[in-house]
Amino acid sequence: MTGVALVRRPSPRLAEGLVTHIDRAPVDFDLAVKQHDAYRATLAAAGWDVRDVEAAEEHPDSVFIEDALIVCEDLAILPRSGAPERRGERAGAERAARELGLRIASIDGSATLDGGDVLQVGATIYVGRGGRTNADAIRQLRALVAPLGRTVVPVALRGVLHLKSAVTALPDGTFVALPEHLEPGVFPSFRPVTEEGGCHVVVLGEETVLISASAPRTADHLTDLGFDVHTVDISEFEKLEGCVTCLSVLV
Ligand SMILES: NC(=O)NCCC[C@H](N)C(=O)O
Repeated sequence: MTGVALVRRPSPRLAEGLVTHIDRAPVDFDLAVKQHDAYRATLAAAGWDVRDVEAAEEHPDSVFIEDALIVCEDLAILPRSGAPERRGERAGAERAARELGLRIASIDGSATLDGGDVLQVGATIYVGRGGRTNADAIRQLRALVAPLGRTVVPVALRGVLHLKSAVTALPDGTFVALPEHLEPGVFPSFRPVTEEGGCHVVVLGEETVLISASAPRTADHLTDLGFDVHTVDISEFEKLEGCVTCLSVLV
């Protein structure tokens, strides 16, 4: 199930990245670069063809490439970020999508959407309705993916940046979540986790996941359930409300 993994090098202005729900903490840029290298290496070791989206040095949050590009089959959807400071990240993401030969669509007008609010599981696309994503964008997304046979399921969020800050799916299609941030009753069922970093997994293969080193109990639990679990330390990105999912787009 491997393919291309798009990543984007951290901007030297990384420490100026946005923080919304947590207090600002100093970011060690050199450590962030090393952590990003280790993250890339983990994707490559799992068989992914890691490719760089052109860097956007003037955009502190550009390393969080997931927010600037959504890929559904052969369709690339370019979101219009809910953070005006991040809208300039889209141009480079569009060029990367074109280089991959993807069809291009975009979220436009007054609609706002961050890729971190989009969780694709089989034929369902869950979309977080929170601070970054509005109803207009959910309508536009629904129209764009309907021809691909996808159903959009909106989820109201509470007290969290993005949908994928609170829930992601394991390779078996079950969910790991911090339920207190999610509208109740939307997900068919989920495995509640106690560590914040435990609800963010990147699915690297049919039984392989990548998870933050900040969630050791969840990593042990998933290993005990028979998953092949890789951990990476992304502490410098977590200080900016980033998580393992937002550092790549798996195509
Ligand atoms: N998908 C994600 O979880 N993205 C994290 C974005 C963090 C960035 N500091 C932001 O506030 O936009």
